[in-house]
Amino acid sequence: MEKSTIALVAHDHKKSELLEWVNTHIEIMKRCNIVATGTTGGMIADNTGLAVTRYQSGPLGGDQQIGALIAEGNLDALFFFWDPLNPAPHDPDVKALLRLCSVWNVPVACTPATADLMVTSPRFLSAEHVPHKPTY
Ligand SMILES: O=C(CO)COP(=O)(O)O
Repeated sequence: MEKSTIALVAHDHKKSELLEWVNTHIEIMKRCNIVATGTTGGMIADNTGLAVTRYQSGPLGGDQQIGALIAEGNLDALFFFWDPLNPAPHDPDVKALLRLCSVWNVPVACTPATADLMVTSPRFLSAEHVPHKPTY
């Protein structure tokens, strides 16, 4: 059984919230391949010991690299704690990443509440890679 690949991304004011969420679900996280944008990935690896594949930092193209995984059918879920109160210089990239989740029907959680629901769903707990197809 191929492990599912999940992406973890958080804007600066949301990083501690994501770290707390990851620690709450650490056993589930251990069963996934984890990818992340640069700074988020470093923070998670350093504070949890989880293995994380790190892409560029978001403003340098990391969101787009994760988008490319989606377009290749290689991402099973996105946990993206974006910041609704502070504008990001790379807002077009943020929107593009969220847009691709809709195009490809990839589950995406932007808050701990939704992320909790997602990781406790039976489909997620099977931790299996399910190839996605575009919805159009
Ligand atoms: O900006 C981000 C997502 O849009 C996240 O990037 P970092 O993980 O490098 O902070």
